[in-house]
Amino acid sequence: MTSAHAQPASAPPPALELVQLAKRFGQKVAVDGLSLSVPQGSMFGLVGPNGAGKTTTLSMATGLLRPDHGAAVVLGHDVWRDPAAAKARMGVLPDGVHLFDRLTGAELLRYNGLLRSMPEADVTARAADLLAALDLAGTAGTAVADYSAGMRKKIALACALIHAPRLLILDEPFEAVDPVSGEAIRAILRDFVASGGTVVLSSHVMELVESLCDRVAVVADGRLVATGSLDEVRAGSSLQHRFVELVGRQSGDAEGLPWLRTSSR
Ligand SMILES: Nc1ncnc2c1ncn2[C@@H]1O[C@H](COP(=O)(O)OP(=O)(O)OP(=O)(O)O)[C@@H](O)[C@H]1O
Repeated sequence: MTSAHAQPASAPPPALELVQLAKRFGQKVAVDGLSLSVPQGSMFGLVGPNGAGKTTTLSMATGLLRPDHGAAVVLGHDVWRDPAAAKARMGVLPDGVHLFDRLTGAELLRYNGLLRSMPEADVTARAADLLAALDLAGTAGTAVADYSAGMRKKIALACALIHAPRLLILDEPFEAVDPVSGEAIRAILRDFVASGGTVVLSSHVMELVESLCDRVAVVADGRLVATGSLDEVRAGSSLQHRFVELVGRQSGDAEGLPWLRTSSR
Protein backbone atom coordinates (compact mmCIF):
# COMPACT_ATOMS: atom_id res chain seq x y z
CA MET A 1 0.00 0.00 0.00
CA THR A 2 1.33 3.43 -0.90
CA SER A 3 0.56 6.34 1.34
CA ALA A 4 -1.64 9.25 0.39
CA HIS A 5 1.18 11.40 1.77
CA ALA A 6 3.70 10.15 -0.77
CA GLN A 7 5.51 12.68 -3.01
CA PRO A 8 4.86 13.04 -6.77
CA ALA A 9 6.09 10.04 -8.79
CA SER A 10 9.25 11.83 -9.97
CA ALA A 11 10.53 12.77 -6.49
CA PRO A 12 11.81 10.04 -4.19
CA PRO A 13 9.59 9.79 -1.11
CA PRO A 14 11.05 11.04 2.17
CA ALA A 15 12.70 8.32 4.24
CA LEU A 16 10.37 9.31 7.07
CA GLU A 17 7.42 11.62 7.06
CA LEU A 18 5.43 12.46 10.17
CA VAL A 19 2.10 14.13 9.55
CA GLN A 20 0.38 15.91 12.44
CA LEU A 21 1.31 13.17 14.94
CA ALA A 22 -0.40 13.53 18.30
CA LYS A 23 -0.42 11.53 21.53
CA ARG A 24 -1.93 12.22 24.92
CA PHE A 25 -1.42 10.24 28.14
CA GLY A 26 -4.40 11.12 30.35
CA GLN A 27 -4.26 14.90 30.75
CA LYS A 28 -0.66 15.08 29.49
CA VAL A 29 -0.24 16.03 25.83
CA ALA A 30 3.06 14.32 24.98
CA VAL A 31 3.09 15.07 21.24
CA ASP A 32 0.98 17.88 19.84
CA GLY A 33 0.48 17.76 16.06
CA LEU A 34 4.09 17.20 15.07
CA SER A 35 4.95 17.14 11.35
CA LEU A 36 8.41 16.37 10.04
CA SER A 37 10.00 15.30 6.79
CA VAL A 38 13.33 13.45 6.70
CA PRO A 39 14.89 13.30 3.19
CA GLN A 40 16.53 10.09 2.06
CA GLY A 41 20.28 10.03 2.61
CA SER A 42 20.26 12.32 5.62
CA MET A 43 21.68 11.93 9.10
CA PHE A 44 18.88 13.52 11.09
CA GLY A 45 19.18 14.55 14.73
CA LEU A 46 16.10 14.90 16.95
CA VAL A 47 16.83 16.99 20.03
CA GLY A 48 14.76 18.46 22.82
CA PRO A 49 14.71 18.84 26.59
CA ASN A 50 13.69 16.02 28.95
CA GLY A 51 10.01 15.21 28.49
CA ALA A 52 9.80 17.07 25.14
CA GLY A 53 8.19 14.08 23.42
CA LYS A 54 11.11 12.62 21.46
CA THR A 55 10.66 8.99 22.57
CA THR A 56 6.89 9.21 22.16
CA THR A 57 7.37 10.59 18.63
CA LEU A 58 9.89 7.91 17.67
CA SER A 59 7.69 5.18 19.19
CA MET A 60 4.77 6.33 17.02
CA ALA A 61 7.05 6.63 13.97
CA THR A 62 8.22 3.03 14.35
CA GLY A 63 4.87 1.35 15.03
CA LEU A 64 5.51 0.75 18.74
CA LEU A 65 2.88 3.20 19.99
CA ARG A 66 -0.39 3.97 18.23
CA PRO A 67 -0.91 7.71 17.65
CA ASP A 68 -4.16 9.36 18.71
CA HIS A 69 -4.00 11.29 15.48
CA GLY A 70 -1.79 11.70 12.42
CA ALA A 71 0.36 9.41 10.33
CA ALA A 72 3.91 8.12 10.04
CA VAL A 73 5.15 7.14 6.58
CA VAL A 74 8.38 5.23 5.89
CA LEU A 75 9.66 5.43 2.30
CA GLY A 76 6.10 5.83 1.06
CA HIS A 77 4.58 3.13 3.31
CA ASP A 78 2.20 4.09 6.09
CA VAL A 79 3.49 2.59 9.35
CA TRP A 80 0.02 1.92 10.72
CA ARG A 81 -1.85 0.97 7.56
CA ASP A 82 0.92 -1.07 5.95
CA PRO A 83 3.13 -2.10 8.86
CA ALA A 84 4.83 -5.08 7.19
CA ALA A 85 6.18 -2.99 4.27
CA ALA A 86 7.18 -0.09 6.52
CA LYS A 87 8.86 -2.28 9.15
CA ALA A 88 10.77 -4.30 6.55
CA ARG A 89 12.50 -1.07 5.53
CA MET A 90 13.51 0.16 8.97
CA GLY A 91 15.80 -0.84 11.79
CA VAL A 92 14.83 0.41 15.21
CA LEU A 93 16.70 0.99 18.44
CA PRO A 94 13.93 1.82 20.91
CA ASP A 95 14.38 3.61 24.22
CA GLY A 96 14.85 1.34 27.26
CA VAL A 97 14.75 -1.66 24.97
CA HIS A 98 13.60 -4.95 26.47
CA LEU A 99 15.75 -7.73 25.05
CA PHE A 100 15.33 -11.48 25.33
CA ASP A 101 18.19 -11.45 27.77
CA ARG A 102 18.42 -15.16 28.52
CA LEU A 103 19.83 -15.53 25.02
CA THR A 104 23.51 -14.89 24.41
CA GLY A 105 24.48 -11.91 22.27
CA ALA A 106 25.11 -14.21 19.30
CA GLU A 107 21.78 -16.02 19.78
CA LEU A 108 19.87 -12.76 20.03
CA LEU A 109 21.38 -11.49 16.78
CA ARG A 110 20.67 -14.77 15.05
CA TYR A 111 17.09 -14.74 16.32
CA ASN A 112 16.58 -11.22 14.93
CA GLY A 113 18.04 -12.16 11.56
CA LEU A 114 15.87 -15.28 11.23
CA LEU A 115 12.82 -13.28 12.34
CA ARG A 116 13.50 -11.04 9.33
CA SER A 117 13.43 -14.14 7.07
CA MET A 118 17.09 -13.77 6.17
CA PRO A 119 18.93 -16.77 4.70
CA GLU A 120 20.82 -18.66 7.40
CA ALA A 121 24.25 -18.09 5.77
CA ASP A 122 23.67 -14.31 5.63
CA VAL A 123 22.61 -14.25 9.27
CA THR A 124 25.78 -16.07 10.31
CA ALA A 125 28.10 -13.88 8.24
CA ARG A 126 26.47 -10.56 9.17
CA ALA A 127 26.25 -11.48 12.86
CA ALA A 128 30.00 -12.15 12.91
CA ASP A 129 30.68 -8.82 11.16
CA LEU A 130 28.46 -6.87 13.55
CA LEU A 131 29.85 -8.52 16.69
CA ALA A 132 33.39 -7.70 15.53
CA ALA A 133 32.54 -4.11 14.49
CA LEU A 134 30.88 -3.39 17.84
CA ASP A 135 33.60 -5.07 19.93
CA LEU A 136 31.21 -7.78 21.15
CA ALA A 137 32.95 -10.80 19.58
CA GLY A 138 34.62 -11.72 22.87
CA THR A 139 31.30 -11.73 24.73
CA ALA A 140 29.11 -13.20 21.97
CA GLY A 141 28.60 -16.31 24.12
CA THR A 142 27.60 -14.38 27.25
CA ALA A 143 23.92 -14.09 28.21
CA VAL A 144 22.60 -10.61 27.41
CA ALA A 145 21.30 -10.46 31.01
CA ASP A 146 24.95 -10.29 32.06
CA TYR A 147 25.82 -7.47 29.63
CA SER A 148 26.57 -3.95 30.84
CA ALA A 149 24.27 -1.08 29.82
CA GLY A 150 26.59 -0.10 26.96
CA MET A 151 26.89 -3.69 25.73
CA ARG A 152 23.09 -4.02 25.74
CA LYS A 153 22.86 -0.83 23.70
CA LYS A 154 25.39 -2.18 21.19
CA ILE A 155 23.73 -5.60 20.78
CA ALA A 156 20.36 -3.86 20.34
CA LEU A 157 21.93 -1.68 17.65
CA ALA A 158 23.36 -4.78 15.95
CA CYS A 159 19.84 -6.29 15.96
CA ALA A 160 18.54 -3.12 14.28
CA LEU A 161 21.21 -3.37 11.56
CA ILE A 162 21.28 -7.08 10.68
CA HIS A 163 18.64 -6.97 7.93
CA ALA A 164 20.36 -3.97 6.25
CA PRO A 165 17.36 -1.61 6.47
CA ARG A 166 17.15 1.61 4.43
CA LEU A 167 16.10 3.70 7.44
CA LEU A 168 17.52 3.51 10.95
CA ILE A 169 15.57 5.06 13.82
CA LEU A 170 17.74 5.18 16.92
CA ASP A 171 16.65 6.52 20.30
CA GLU A 172 19.78 7.69 22.16
CA PRO A 173 22.19 5.29 20.38
CA PHE A 174 25.29 6.63 22.15
CA GLU A 175 23.92 6.59 25.68
CA ALA A 176 26.17 4.49 27.99
CA VAL A 177 28.48 3.56 25.11
CA ASP A 178 32.25 3.96 25.66
CA PRO A 179 34.23 6.39 23.43
CA VAL A 180 35.89 3.69 21.31
CA SER A 181 32.59 1.95 20.60
CA GLY A 182 31.00 5.37 20.06
CA GLU A 183 33.54 6.07 17.34
CA ALA A 184 32.84 2.65 15.76
CA ILE A 185 29.10 3.39 15.77
CA ARG A 186 29.68 6.82 14.22
CA ALA A 187 31.75 5.20 11.45
CA ILE A 188 29.02 2.58 10.81
CA LEU A 189 26.33 5.27 10.63
CA ARG A 190 28.38 7.55 8.35
CA ASP A 191 29.09 4.67 6.00
CA PHE A 192 25.40 3.71 6.05
CA VAL A 193 24.36 7.24 5.06
CA ALA A 194 27.14 7.53 2.44
CA SER A 195 25.68 4.45 0.76
CA GLY A 196 22.22 6.03 0.57
CA GLY A 197 20.71 4.97 3.90
CA THR A 198 18.98 7.39 6.28
CA VAL A 199 19.47 7.73 10.03
CA VAL A 200 17.15 9.44 12.49
CA LEU A 201 18.64 9.60 15.97
CA SER A 202 17.79 11.33 19.21
CA SER A 203 20.46 12.61 21.54
CA HIS A 204 21.02 15.05 24.37
CA VAL A 205 24.64 15.61 23.36
CA MET A 206 24.65 18.68 21.14
CA GLU A 207 28.33 18.35 20.17
CA LEU A 208 27.65 14.83 18.94
CA VAL A 209 24.62 15.90 16.90
CA GLU A 210 26.59 18.83 15.52
CA SER A 211 29.50 16.63 14.44
CA LEU A 212 27.38 13.83 12.99
CA CYS A 213 24.07 15.15 11.67
CA ASP A 214 23.37 17.21 8.56
CA ARG A 215 19.74 17.92 9.48
CA VAL A 216 18.19 18.65 12.86
CA ALA A 217 14.80 19.06 14.49
CA VAL A 218 14.26 20.67 17.88
CA VAL A 219 11.12 19.69 19.79
CA ALA A 220 9.76 21.17 23.00
CA ASP A 221 6.45 20.46 24.74
CA GLY A 222 5.50 17.99 22.03
CA ARG A 223 5.87 20.53 19.23
CA LEU A 224 8.43 21.20 16.55
CA VAL A 225 10.20 24.49 17.28
CA ALA A 226 12.83 24.35 14.53
CA THR A 227 13.92 22.09 11.71
CA GLY A 228 16.20 22.28 8.71
CA SER A 229 19.83 21.80 7.85
CA LEU A 230 22.27 21.96 10.76
CA ASP A 231 23.42 25.41 9.59
CA GLU A 232 19.86 26.71 9.28
CA VAL A 233 18.93 25.57 12.78
CA ARG A 234 22.07 26.78 14.56
CA ALA A 235 21.92 30.08 12.64
CA GLY A 236 25.57 31.08 13.04
CA SER A 237 25.70 29.98 16.65
CA SER A 238 26.57 26.65 18.28
CA LEU A 239 23.76 24.10 18.44
CA GLN A 240 24.05 24.09 22.23
CA HIS A 241 23.52 27.87 22.39
CA ARG A 242 20.71 27.81 19.85
CA PHE A 243 19.04 24.92 21.68
CA VAL A 244 18.97 26.86 24.95
CA GLU A 245 17.60 29.91 23.10
CA LEU A 246 14.93 27.89 21.32
CA VAL A 247 13.62 25.90 24.27
CA GLY A 248 13.63 29.01 26.41
CA ARG A 249 15.45 27.66 29.41
CA GLN A 250 18.68 28.87 30.90
CA SER A 251 21.03 26.61 32.79
CA GLY A 252 19.83 25.63 36.29
CA ASP A 253 19.41 28.20 38.99
CA ALA A 254 22.35 27.31 41.25
CA GLU A 255 21.53 30.35 43.40
CA GLY A 256 18.38 28.49 44.43
CA LEU A 257 20.29 25.80 46.37
CA PRO A 258 22.04 27.69 49.15
CA TRP A 259 22.00 24.60 51.39
CA LEU A 260 24.24 22.80 48.93
CA ARG A 261 27.12 25.23 49.36
CA THR A 262 29.79 23.71 51.56
CA SER A 263 30.70 27.20 52.79
CA SER A 264 27.24 27.63 54.39
CA ARG A 265 27.76 24.74 56.85
N1 LIG B 1 3.52 5.83 29.11
C1 LIG B 1 3.38 7.07 29.55
N2 LIG B 1 2.42 7.38 30.44
C2 LIG B 1 2.26 8.64 30.88
N3 LIG B 1 3.01 9.69 30.47
C3 LIG B 1 3.98 9.44 29.60
C4 LIG B 1 4.22 8.13 29.09
N4 LIG B 1 5.26 8.20 28.21
C5 LIG B 1 5.65 9.49 28.18
N5 LIG B 1 4.88 10.23 29.00
C6 LIG B 1 4.99 11.68 29.21
O1 LIG B 1 5.01 12.28 27.92
C7 LIG B 1 5.97 13.34 27.89
C8 LIG B 1 6.99 13.07 26.79
O2 LIG B 1 7.78 11.96 27.17
P1 LIG B 1 8.94 11.39 26.25
O3 LIG B 1 9.48 10.19 26.92
O4 LIG B 1 8.42 11.25 24.87
O5 LIG B 1 9.99 12.59 26.28
P2 LIG B 1 11.51 12.63 25.79
O6 LIG B 1 11.64 13.87 24.98
O7 LIG B 1 11.88 11.35 25.14
O8 LIG B 1 12.26 12.81 27.17
P3 LIG B 1 13.77 12.41 27.62
O9 LIG B 1 14.70 13.30 26.86
O10 LIG B 1 13.76 12.72 29.08
O11 LIG B 1 13.96 10.95 27.33
C9 LIG B 1 6.57 13.43 29.30
O12 LIG B 1 5.88 14.43 30.02
C10 LIG B 1 6.30 12.06 29.89
O13 LIG B 1 6.13 12.15 31.29
